[in-house]
Parts: sequence; structure tokens; C-alpha cells
Amino acid sequence: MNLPKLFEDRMRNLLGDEYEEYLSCYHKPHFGGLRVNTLKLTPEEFEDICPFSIQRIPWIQNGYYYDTDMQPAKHPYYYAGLYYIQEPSAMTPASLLPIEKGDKVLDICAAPGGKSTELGARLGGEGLLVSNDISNSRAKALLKNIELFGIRNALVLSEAPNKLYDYFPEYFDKILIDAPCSGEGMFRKSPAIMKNWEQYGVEYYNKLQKEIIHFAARMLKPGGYMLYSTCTFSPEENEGTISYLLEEFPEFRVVNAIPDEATCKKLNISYDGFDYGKPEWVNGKNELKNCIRLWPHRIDGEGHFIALLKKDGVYNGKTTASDADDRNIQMKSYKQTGSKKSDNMMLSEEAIEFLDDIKLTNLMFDPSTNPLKNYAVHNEKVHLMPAGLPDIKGLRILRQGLLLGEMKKQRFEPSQALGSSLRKNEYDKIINLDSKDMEAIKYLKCESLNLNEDYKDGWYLICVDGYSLGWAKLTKGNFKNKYLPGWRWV
Ligand SMILES: C[S@@+](CC[C@H](N)C(=O)[O-])C[C@H]1O[C@@H](n2cnc3c(N)ncnc32)[C@H](O)[C@@H]1O
Repeated sequence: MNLPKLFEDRMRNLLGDEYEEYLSCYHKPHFGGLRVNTLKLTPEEFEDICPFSIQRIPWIQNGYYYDTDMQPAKHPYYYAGLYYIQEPSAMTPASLLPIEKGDKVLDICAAPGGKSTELGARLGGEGLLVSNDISNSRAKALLKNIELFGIRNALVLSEAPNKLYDYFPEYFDKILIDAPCSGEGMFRKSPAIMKNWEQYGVEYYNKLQKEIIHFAARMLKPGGYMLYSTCTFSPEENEGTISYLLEEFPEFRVVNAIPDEATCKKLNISYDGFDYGKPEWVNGKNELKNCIRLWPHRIDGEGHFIALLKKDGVYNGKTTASDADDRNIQMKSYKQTGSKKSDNMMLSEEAIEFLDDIKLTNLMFDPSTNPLKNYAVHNEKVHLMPAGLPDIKGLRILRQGLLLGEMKKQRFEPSQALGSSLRKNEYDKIINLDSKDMEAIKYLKCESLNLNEDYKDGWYLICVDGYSLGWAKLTKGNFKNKYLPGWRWV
């Protein structure tokens, strides 16, 4: 591997005696990782059905190495959203952000969704996940992954951080910043990134990172947690960015994200090989030692930098200014929900009939009230809205909540997103295929279906080994494959 000379010099300087060991990693094969979607199944359930050979990643409860001769993206389980394929060290940031059910969480640089899908899974359908990426084309890939994972309480946006701040001042309980970076940790896996590094250099990314972290800091509630991560090694982009934050916002401090020994033992996880931040590399504060560094010569992964930050203040208290702001936002959203009632009058009979058959568990709304109140109709598309959403008019929105379906000439077509999100106990008309049955792959290729049994006309949820893939419609004995063509198996 021909590493840029400047990069080699910098790394030799940083790593000293460890440099040769670090260099030897470039001769090792890279590690394939997959992370189980705990919205759909537990890691134990996955281990029971997993068709490939896998091995637990020591520090990720739902993460596994897979044998790189395998192609887990070419299996019906991938299309059922049972896992996300992700480099093992890249699983670490989302695993260390202390998410609690009901939190309002922002993932500000989210595409294509490697971290957002885990944050959404950990929210378990409660609270709100705002997944944002400034690149509209990348945000489309993010939306697909959110939908494939069956996340129902997400708002997917494509905006610049300063614009987000106008709408969400001190709004979020937790924020993840997986910052754009020079990608030094990716050189081994994707050598093409070296060209980018030579073209832009670390300064270019550091400027971007400071801008992003500045606005993210202002969107976090007092008492909230923010996690900053990169897949690069340069001190400027890591301890340097955090030093900048600590100077600009003295209410932040760096906290140790690694759980104590007893917790690790209980959860059967181990952080062996993890290294800490290096304040001396940027002449920074001692607390930078609480940052985390993953090196490819110390763990089985490509490497990462992580800093968990806490903002001083009363968390979820009732007296701070930010809570008052939050209450205003809640009131706005309440009014907005009220006004949706008139839209709901536009639901067709068929839409109401269809939606009546859906028994969504993990409701995002108060089940004691009329659930139809939480549906919104825009341009014939019916959405289930996340609770407590502020007025977001004027933002570039790719999705608000769960797209349930579309009314076409008064008829109702359920969406792929709804199909992907349903569990088999949430809908009665199920056709369950075996994952080894070629019919499952034919379905995913959008080919016509050959199903022998007698079924009544209507919409059927096609499942594989009990996990939903999407829809098929039976009309007068003919099955029409309704799998979303843009998602089809190629
Ligand atoms: C490291 S990638 C994120 C990867 C993602 N978190 C994941 O796990 O799949 C960084 C992302 O930041 C986005 N980005 C770059 N500048 C940004 C900005 N100013 N605001 C928000 N996102 C930005 C890029 O489009 C890119 O998708």
C-alpha cells in the first residue's frame, strides 16, 4: 500500500514505537461486520437463525464479525432489515451514546444511516429520532435504511446545521455528530480515500467539524449528552475539535463513555485494546484523556475516535430556560396536530378500512385517544406522525414519521415502509416463505409469484421466516408483486 508520505511522517511522529505495528495492519485482511436490528429480533434470536458463520464483536452487544467469503447483503434476511452491514469500529459511537426510550435524538451527519439505524433501534419506537445529512442524495440512502429497519419515529432531513439550529434550539436530549473527516482510518479498506486526503487535507475537514459541533452544541438541552466521532486519526480533527468546543462552550465536559467493570461483566462486553485521548497532541485540557481512540493494531477493526460530552444543567428539570423553550415547541406541535384533523377527513373509506386492520404495537401516540388524530395526509400520502414534533415548515424534509401508504383514486396502497416496519403480530394476512425457498428471492426481484394455497382477495404481507419483506395484492386469484422496485434484489 502506497501511503502518502506526509501521512506516514505524521503517523510515525504520533505513534513512535507503535508505528511499525500500526503499519503491519495494512497487510492484514479487513474485518466484515454486521449489527443486528434489535427492533426486529434479539441477538440471541439472530444467532439461532443466522445462516453464516459469525463471531461476537467483544464490545458490541449486537455486533458480529462475519466470514468475508460470505455475502450477507445477498440474503433475504438483509432485505427483511434484520441487520446492517457495518465496519466493527464504526459500531462503537452509537453504542456509547446513552440513549433512553422517549429521548429526542439528533444524528446530524447521518447518511447513509449506519449510526441512525442503531439509535432508532435503541429508542424502540418511543421518542423522536431526527436524522439529518446535508447531502440530499446521501439522505435518500439514509431514508431507505431507516425504512428498511422499520423505524417509525424518525424525521429525515437534509439541512445545514445552522438552519437546524433555528428550529431546534436546546431541543435534543442526545446528539450524535459522526463528522465528515479526512478518513485516515479508511485507507486500508478503501485506498481511494487517500486521494481525497491529499486533495483536501485535515484543515479542510477541521473547519467543517468546528462549524457542525458549534451548532450541535447549541441544539443540546442542558444536562444532555453529545457524542462526537470520526474515522480519522489526526489530532486536529479529534482532540483539536473537542478542545475548540471546550473553549467556545465552557458548559461542556468530556466524560468517560466506557462502562465500569461490573457493567461490562453483566453485559458480557469487553473494551480490551481501547486507547484514550491524547491532550498532549493538541496542547489541550487534561479531560481530553476521557476521549476514546480505537487503533487498528489494537482491536479487530479499522479505527475510530470518540468523545462523549455532557452539557451542564438540570436534565429534564422544569425550571431552566431551555425547558421553557421546549414547552413552547410542544405547544406548537399540539396545535399542529389539532389542525391535521381536517386532513384526516380526506382519508378514503378503503384507507380507513385498511388502517383499521393494522395493529401497531409500540404506538407513538396515546392509545387512549383516537389514533386517526395522528395521521396526516399530504399530497394523497398518509403518514403516521411522531409525537411532539415542532413546526418544521421551511426545512428540507425527506420523511416525517412513518409513510403508511398512498391514496390512489380513493383506493389505498400500503407503502413499502409500512410493510418493512410491520411485525407478524401486527397484521393478519401473512404469507410466510422459507428463506431457502426460491420464491422469497423471486419476490425480492419483483418477479411474479407462484403461490398454491387458496387465499381471499386483498393485501398480503410477505414474510421470510416470520420477518416482513413487503406487500403483494391478490385480485381475482392473481397475485401482484408490490415489492418496491427501487429496493429490488439485483
Ligand atoms: C462520516 S459520514 C456519516 C456516516 C454516517 N453517520 C453513518 O454511520 O452511516 C459524514 C456525513 O456528513 C455529511 N456532512 C458533511 N458536511 C455536513 C454538514 N455541514 N452538515 C451535516 N452533514 C454534513 C456528509 O454528507 C456525510 O454523509
